[in-house]
Amino acid sequence: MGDIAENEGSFYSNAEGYWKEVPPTVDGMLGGYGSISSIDINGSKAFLNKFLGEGEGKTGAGCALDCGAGIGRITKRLLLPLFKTVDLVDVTQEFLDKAKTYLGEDGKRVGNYFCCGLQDLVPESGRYDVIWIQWVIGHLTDNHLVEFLRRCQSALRPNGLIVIKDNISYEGVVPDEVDSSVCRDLDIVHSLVGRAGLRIVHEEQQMDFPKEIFQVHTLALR
Ligand SMILES: C[S@@+](CC[C@H](N)C(=O)[O-])C[C@H]1O[C@@H](n2cnc3c(N)ncnc32)[C@H](O)[C@@H]1O
Repeated sequence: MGDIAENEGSFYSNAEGYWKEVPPTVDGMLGGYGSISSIDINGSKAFLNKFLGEGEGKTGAGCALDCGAGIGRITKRLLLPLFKTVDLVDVTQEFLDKAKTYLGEDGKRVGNYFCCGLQDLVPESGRYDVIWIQWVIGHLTDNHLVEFLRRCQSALRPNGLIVIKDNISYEGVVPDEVDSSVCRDLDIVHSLVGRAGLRIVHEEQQMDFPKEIFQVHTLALR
């Protein structure tokens, strides 16, 4: 990420410019792969359900934060059905505006819509049972990702969980000049998570995605 660190300003402003032009639809959120949304959500549900429930050490169902939420695709089908309250954060105001209608009646249980880059977000201390970060870490520089994850840890309730679900490259850092992001390999992601002082409590690869896209891994951290 050496080059990007030197051009950090344009790395972020180019991404903002890219997302402003994307239609506020499920297809827009998934770069044309709207058809995989159900497989994605079902995989996430099975993953998260390993941690939720009653009893010692279980993660609570009070409040979740959807990071890089877009129009709220994940909030609508994964988080609002499982948590009492959900907060959304995204850098694109148009997506959050769309979320207000897209989420429908259950959208009344959204606590906050934060229009903010994750690199600038300071989530409220001790507020969240789950912080869900999907398909957005590639928009943060290494240092910003590490610092953001540290702030997320402070924002967890007891037995809370941070989940990263994202594209993973086979080797090294693969830049995407179109949306101004990077895709990192698993070793790099592991090392950034470690730098943030977080422990990986569970990890899975999402199955049944199209062969031509990056592999997607889900990591539970605390
Ligand atoms: C690929 S979409 C994924 C949306 C959502 N997570 C999903 O899976 O449906 C990436 C989202 O990240 C947002 N985004 C890009 N850079 C960001 C940043 N630095 N901070 C917060 N959100 C960002 C975009 O506006 C867009 O909504």
